[in-house]
Amino acid sequence: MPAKRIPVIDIQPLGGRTRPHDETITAIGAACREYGFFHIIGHRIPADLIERVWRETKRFFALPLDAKRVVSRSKENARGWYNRELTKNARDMKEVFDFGHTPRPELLDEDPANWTQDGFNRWPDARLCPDFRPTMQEYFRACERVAFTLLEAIAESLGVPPDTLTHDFVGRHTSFVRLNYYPCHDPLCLERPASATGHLGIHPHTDAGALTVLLHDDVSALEINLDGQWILVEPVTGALVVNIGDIVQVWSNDRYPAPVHRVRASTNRERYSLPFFFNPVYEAIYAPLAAVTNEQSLPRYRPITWGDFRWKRQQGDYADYGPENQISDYRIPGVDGA
Ligand SMILES: O=C(O)CCC(=O)C(=O)O
Ligand SMILES: [Fe+2]
Repeated sequence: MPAKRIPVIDIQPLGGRTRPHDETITAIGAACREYGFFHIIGHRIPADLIERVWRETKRFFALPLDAKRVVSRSKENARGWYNRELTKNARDMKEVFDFGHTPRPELLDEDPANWTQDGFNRWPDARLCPDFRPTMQEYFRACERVAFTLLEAIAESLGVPPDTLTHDFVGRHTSFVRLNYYPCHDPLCLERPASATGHLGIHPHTDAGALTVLLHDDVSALEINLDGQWILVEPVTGALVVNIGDIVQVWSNDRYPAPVHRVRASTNRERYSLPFFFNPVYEAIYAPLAAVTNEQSLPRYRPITWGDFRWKRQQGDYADYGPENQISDYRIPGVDGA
């Protein structure tokens, strides 16, 4: 049997109101139901911007350790550089750098108006990498545009008006971009014993937010779990990878399950990837949409406040404080799927 491949969807027709638009929505709905993952082409992010993003990403991780350490993430500030990330309490073999939405870009990053529950952005010394910050901010805005378009399409595929879901993202959304660097030789790997699954770039997980727009290089390492089998996501030139997260699973009342995925550790080539996590405002409360529930399909989740969920998850990613909180903790007992 040939290996399953996730679909490639051209999203260029989105935004128009013609038939190809409807076909694109149908294709996105089917991909969310069957895989939770799809490649997108026609995303309109210029190839030149993507090239600059790669250049700056590699330049950043190649900086001396001390230059990265000054922008280290802390318990209070989740933004910045980190090399001890935990997924399900197991240390992932990678380095990361996170930066997020800035509510007031005209003010300083550390201005109280830009201080969020996750912290505030911190950037490496501009003398060492002058183009890093402007390039990353430009890329953030490009991903934001794609993510809004996709979420509108997902809403339509669920039979609700396009702005039903994006409503909680306008203004102070809490999305962030993560730069992932998976080295081949991890100097810390002897510090902690391998978990039961062995060393991995990222341990199996679902993404907590609404959806993720992922730029990855040509090293195949991302795997998704489909019906108990790990399927490798083969990179498609010029495409971005999209996956839905826990919030879409809840809105859709399990019609679109958030896919479990993991990243294999790099063995002979280092790997880089940049997920953009599209997350709502902290105050957003999400629950199964009325349009997808009825007497035969009762809501399977109680309402969840994004800020609470994110806070608990972020603490668990930073250090091992016991079992990580999961979307399944919010299932209503006794309703199908619980
Ligand atoms: O590196 C990748 O391909 C995926 C990264 C990922 O799943 C994550 O950061 O949540
Ligand atoms: Fe992920």
